[in-house]
Amino acid sequence: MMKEPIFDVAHLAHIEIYSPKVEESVWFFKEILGMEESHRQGDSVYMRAYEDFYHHTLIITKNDEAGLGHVAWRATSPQALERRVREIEATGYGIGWSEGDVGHGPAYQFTTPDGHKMEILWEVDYFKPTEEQATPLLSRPQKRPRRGVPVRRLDHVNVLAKETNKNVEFLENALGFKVRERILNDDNTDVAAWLSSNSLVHEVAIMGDALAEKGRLHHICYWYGYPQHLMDVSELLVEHGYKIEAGPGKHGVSQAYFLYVIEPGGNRVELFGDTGYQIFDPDWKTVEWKGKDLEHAIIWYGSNLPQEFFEYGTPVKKKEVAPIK
Ligand SMILES: O=C/C=C/C=C(\O)C(=O)O
Ligand SMILES: [Fe+2]
Repeated sequence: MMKEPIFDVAHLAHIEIYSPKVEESVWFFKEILGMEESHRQGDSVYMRAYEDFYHHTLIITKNDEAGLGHVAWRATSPQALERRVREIEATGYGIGWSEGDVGHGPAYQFTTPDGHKMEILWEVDYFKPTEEQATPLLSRPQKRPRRGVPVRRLDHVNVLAKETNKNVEFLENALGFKVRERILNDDNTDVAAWLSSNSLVHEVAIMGDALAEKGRLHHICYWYGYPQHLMDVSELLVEHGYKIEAGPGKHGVSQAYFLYVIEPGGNRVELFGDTGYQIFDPDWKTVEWKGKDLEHAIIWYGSNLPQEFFEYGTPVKKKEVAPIK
């Protein structure tokens, strides 16, 4: 008998990243990626892309090292929120309720088994355009900005984990995420898994941390939907001295047409240059990449990812080099 799918998590609401260079990070997201600044409070700057409907989708908070602040999920209803809180509490990874923050109401905070801080909420504030920002395209929250190559919306978060499977199972059991694609070791443990609770192929990916660290961030991703924009933004990035780590290219896993760049604070940002594929089947069979299929898993076309891609995450940790015997 099929286990009833859980549709209590609607989507990824926002991500907080830590930056030791907040103003340079804000400049990058604002002037190169065309994002808007929604609010400043304490050590944090709140931002959104022009087709993000909520008050913000990105929080950049001052910290002495780069890394993941927290990930916020929006429930599909107040009732769904209550159900998920009960499930999360039962796992022992619950922290408790916060009154919320600017832009959203009460949020239940928890961590993954690896220690990634997360929260789940229902009440959100919607972005309201100024008269100048208002657009006659009624399905769009505001005019497309004239700055840089504007990203359209937040897409996903990719986190590193010391024990991949434990974190994957937590997201499946406590939050109802479904594993859409996974890369497997020969012993069938997860190298990495891509999960979603909606029609996107993934809103969260969990990748094994090559440095065996806990709770690190691999990347955040914003979505363009147009391949050409990866070429356009590459021009800006190179001309302004930013380091493109990899791409443009296409992953086999998730079919993402990708570009990876390191933002000034040190966090990796992925830019998703096409529409990707959608999943509507409530009984989707997880795509499993292993053995000879691995040839196409990471790179469908484009140059290979550098070794750094598999080791660099934030906070930055040095790879333990085995002492020369
Ligand atoms: O092994 C690397 C694959 C990374 C995939 C993504 O970043 C993605 O699917 O968004
Ligand atoms: Fe990604």
